[in-house]
Amino acid sequence: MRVNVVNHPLVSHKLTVLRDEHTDSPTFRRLTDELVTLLAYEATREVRVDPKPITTPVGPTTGVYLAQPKPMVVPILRAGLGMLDGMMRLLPTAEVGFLGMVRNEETLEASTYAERLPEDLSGRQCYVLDPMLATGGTLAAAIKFLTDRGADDITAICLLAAPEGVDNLEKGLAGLDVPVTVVTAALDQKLNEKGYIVPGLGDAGDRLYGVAH
Ligand SMILES: O=P(O)(O)OC[C@H]1O[C@H](OP(=O)(O)OP(=O)(O)O)[C@H](O)[C@@H]1O
Ligand SMILES: O=c1cc[nH]c(=O)[nH]1
Ligand SMILES: [Mg+2]
Repeated sequence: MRVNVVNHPLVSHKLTVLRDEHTDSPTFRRLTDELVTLLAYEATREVRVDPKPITTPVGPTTGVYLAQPKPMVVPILRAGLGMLDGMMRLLPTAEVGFLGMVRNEETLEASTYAERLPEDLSGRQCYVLDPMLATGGTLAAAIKFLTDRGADDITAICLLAAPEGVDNLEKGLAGLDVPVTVVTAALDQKLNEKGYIVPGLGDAGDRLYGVAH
């Protein structure tokens, strides 16, 4: 598994405003959107392309088009939905599949409550969107779901990751014969006793959409 912490002053600036407890929901949603587009630029460095002969007004040349099958973008509901528009701005011809997952706040176990994805993902590059990689349980389950259906290349885009979650994910994926890359805006200090990322940004879903319960 590769972890790419995107080091860019604009990313750091936007992330600082995002983390601030005084940032309201409309601003939080806008910054999430802007950050994802910046992270997506890094995350799609190895998106598959095929050669494409074209003719410009001046003459023929060969460029590239995105390869078939199209990449699959998979936001993890609820919080990952806040990352979808920013991703699709960069990859407008991708397809989108949805996974609804929630972490039990007592046990920190992730469970899946909804899915809308093709049965067969053979040969597909998948881009998983989830702002928080905390214990790593949610992302590990999402990756397993996608690779069980045949996805052969996974990139997860997260706003924040905890070192414990990265370690757990690496252990959880041991033996998986599919390349996995995590692209994140920051690798934070640790998890607290409630499984929240420190310093983090709090509950990403609640900050995007309001308190869920
Ligand atoms: O790495 P983990 O320890 O599994 O935690 C991370 C998950 O927790 C949050 O979702 P949450 O369960 O709060 O659902 P929500 O998006 O509906 O708020 C977050 O968006 C991740 O999906
Ligand atoms: O810090 C955290 C951990 C899990 N989920 C969140 O939304 N925030
Ligand atoms: Mg939440």
